[in-house]
Amino acid sequence: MSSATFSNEAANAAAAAACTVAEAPAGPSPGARPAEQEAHRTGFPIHVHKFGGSSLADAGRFRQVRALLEADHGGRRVVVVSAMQGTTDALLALAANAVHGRDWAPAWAALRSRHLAAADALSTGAVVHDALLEGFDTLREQLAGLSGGEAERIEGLAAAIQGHGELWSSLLLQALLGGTAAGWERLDAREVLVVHPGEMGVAVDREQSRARLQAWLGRHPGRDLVITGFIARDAAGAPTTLGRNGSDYSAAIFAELFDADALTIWTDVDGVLSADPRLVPDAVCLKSISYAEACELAYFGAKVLHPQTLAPVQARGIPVRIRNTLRPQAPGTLIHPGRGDAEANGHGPVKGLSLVDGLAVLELAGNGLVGVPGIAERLFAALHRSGVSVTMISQGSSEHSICCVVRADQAGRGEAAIRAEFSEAIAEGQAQGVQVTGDICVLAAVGDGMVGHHGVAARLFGGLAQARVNIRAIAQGASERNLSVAVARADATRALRAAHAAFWLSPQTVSVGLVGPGNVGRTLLQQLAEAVPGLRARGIDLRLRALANSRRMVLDHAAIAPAEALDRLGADAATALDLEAFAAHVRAGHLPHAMIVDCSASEAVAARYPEWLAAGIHVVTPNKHAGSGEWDRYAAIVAAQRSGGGRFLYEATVGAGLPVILTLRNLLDTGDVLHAIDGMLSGTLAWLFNSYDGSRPFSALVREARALGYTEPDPRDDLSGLDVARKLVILAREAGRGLSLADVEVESLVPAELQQVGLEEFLGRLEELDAPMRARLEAAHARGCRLRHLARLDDGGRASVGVVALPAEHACCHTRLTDNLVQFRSARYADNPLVVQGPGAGPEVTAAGVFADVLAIAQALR
Ligand SMILES: NC(=O)C1=CN([C@@H]2O[C@H](COP(=O)(O)OP(=O)(O)OC[C@H]3O[C@@H](n4cnc5c(N)ncnc54)[C@H](O)[C@@H]3O)[C@@H](O)[C@H]2O)C=CC1
Ligand SMILES: N[C@@H](CC=O)C(=O)O
Repeated sequence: MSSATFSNEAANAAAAAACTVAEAPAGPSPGARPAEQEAHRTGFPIHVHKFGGSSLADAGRFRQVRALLEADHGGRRVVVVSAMQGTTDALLALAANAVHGRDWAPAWAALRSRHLAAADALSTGAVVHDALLEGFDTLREQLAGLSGGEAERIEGLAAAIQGHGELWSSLLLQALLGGTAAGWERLDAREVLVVHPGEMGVAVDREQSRARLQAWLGRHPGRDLVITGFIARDAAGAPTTLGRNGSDYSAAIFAELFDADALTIWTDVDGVLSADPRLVPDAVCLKSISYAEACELAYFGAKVLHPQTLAPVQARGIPVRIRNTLRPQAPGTLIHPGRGDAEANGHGPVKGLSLVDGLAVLELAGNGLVGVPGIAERLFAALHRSGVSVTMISQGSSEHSICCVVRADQAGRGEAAIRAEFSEAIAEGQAQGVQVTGDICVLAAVGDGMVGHHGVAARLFGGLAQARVNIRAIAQGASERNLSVAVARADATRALRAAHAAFWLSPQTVSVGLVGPGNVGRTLLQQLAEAVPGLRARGIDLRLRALANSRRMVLDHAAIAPAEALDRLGADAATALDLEAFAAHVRAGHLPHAMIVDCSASEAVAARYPEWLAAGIHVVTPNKHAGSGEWDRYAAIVAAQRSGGGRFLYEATVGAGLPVILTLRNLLDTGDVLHAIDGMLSGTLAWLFNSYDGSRPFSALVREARALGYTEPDPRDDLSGLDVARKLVILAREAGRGLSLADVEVESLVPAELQQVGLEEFLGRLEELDAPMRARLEAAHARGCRLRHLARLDDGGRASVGVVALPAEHACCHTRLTDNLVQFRSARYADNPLVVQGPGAGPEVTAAGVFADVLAIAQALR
């Protein structure tokens, strides 16, 4: 069946659905550019819109498209459509099944039902319904014709079959917009668009197409048009397509043929992003990019636009905007004819990063290549002859080797071609042969603003180095618009994320995981909630992305608001605690740095520090287990830091927020020699003995200290002297002494019978402490003394912890509340000790001490 003209909606619909190529009357002869070629120039601005399959997925999306088009009512609207989402794939599958004699009828029926249902839902009327039925009948006949027959005929049928989707979607949309009665014409692109296979893909016969379009427009008076994307005719008039994603290309061709003022490509993303958001969660939408930048990004893997798409609009300087059908309020990305502005997107010279997968490196090396003219010419000619496309080229100035990156599936062919070309040189030992490295990806940084901008390569390579990515080959053309590196496939995502972080994020961006939101951890969350916005303004971007208590954890790719973190941990989305998964999540490759803040008192968590530090994760903690626990683990922590791993800061383990460890470090780092450390190292015991005057039972005070958050999770750790012994060991080790807990003489206030019972039972039997403590207090008072808990590390390495009765005038008897008092006696501070004094326990001061360590690490990051 064929139709000569499309004078009304019914004829238009029926002819299109029949999937034949309509014969339009011959237009003006090619070559000239006659005046009537501008006949489409109505005086109104011409705006070409292209809607992809995702924008036309169902009836609801069609209505959205109508709303978008109704909002653009100032000029002539030329709307190029793809098939409804999934239709082209379904048609290809139908054709494949038919060719292979498999049953295609159920899938055909499903596709038919889907389109008829959309037509019903859109109330497009009987004419469209009948046209769809006819179109599907035609499709059925074509599918039947695919089984058996000559290859050429099958090929022709297959091309016709692929294009049905656009015919159907254009039919639905034109009807939804009101049809010809409302001024909406419908053009089957196969009537006007003439293409032929070109050296670089499908090429358009512009003169013929333009002439056909003028003729068609002369016969169709409506102002606005719906045009089928993807499909065209060949020079002989047979149906063909523009290749996958050809609808964008169709839209650009029609924008050129109409000499449009603008082309908008509506899709399901906000625009061109700085990187693939599936790989880089922090990818940002670019406000504007130049044609050249878009081409580079498209070529190197950005999925939004095919580079070919831009050629027709580029020829006329027509601006293109990529917009999201689902979020039309978003401005999208403008692709413009000018030069890319380095600051247009507020992120410096690099506009985008792209990644091409499935590549291999081919390398020809040999002493005989040095200084010999024509090697490159021969190598690339050999690849050309064997049909291998080259993605990237790199040669060092020594000329000892030359390498290029090609598609992995062409690498074998390329290798054989080069071997054959250089067989003599290889046989004579002048060339070492051809080396093929598979599983390669190419990462490219793209931006017009890179031209003449120093430091771009340094940032890229610095980011990759930090992520421990090895670079296999590098290429930058003299245009300086594209800097490409070949990396192993296994490193590719990490490389992309690291590069993105290097260009788009502050170097002080830290992925933070918090373990243990108890007294201290919860308070730290409050402090973070207040401080994070101000810190971000200073470039310190602390992103809390993981939180765990002893049972559950919540992980989020974005930042968790600290104020909401506890609720998130209590919510259904939280999962069972898995410290391995927790650490892997915190060490997200798309953020430059990772840190775990351990506010638990857990030995099991501390046991992870060496592996976390070795993996480059910084660790900050008030948990004393690692600093005072088994020596081998402590040594592993020190070694991991020294060998370039993460940093380990634990100031809050001694004296809470007081600068005790820092003071000791400063003494030692500046060459002082430590003699002794003594004083009060327990906030709980300081508070207990400051408060205990006999008026209230000791047990009641212990309960109060616990409620105030001064004690360890198990107060026996304080009362037994173990907590202070741990602090003494931490300080001794910091001073280079190999002390362990077993070396500390400890006096315990916990009766032997309460040492092994459970925590709840211990708390229930606290009163058993009262009588012995009262006896001790009275004995001290009788001597005019006060009870104080003291720790001492002397010059000979002896360490001891216990309660002593001190004369009232002793400095330790002039402390208040939870005050710690730490005295350092050293070569410089021999006569009079250096004293650090102040509150040594409590969630506020401890969390602040932890926070200060977090900031000390973040501030030092580059
Ligand atoms: N409270 C204070 O004044 C000071 C406390 N510290 C230290 O701070 C740390 C926290 O103390 P608090 O907040 O008072 O304790 P807490 O008992 O109130 O909180 C501990 C938190 O750690 C979590 N946790 C326990 N085991 C865990 C595991 N295996 N995995 C994951 N999470 C686990 C718990 O669920 C809880 O959220 C302790 O190491 C303590 O020694 C240090 C200086 C002062
Ligand atoms: N429980 C400890 C808390 C700080 O380490 C103390 O009281 O000092």
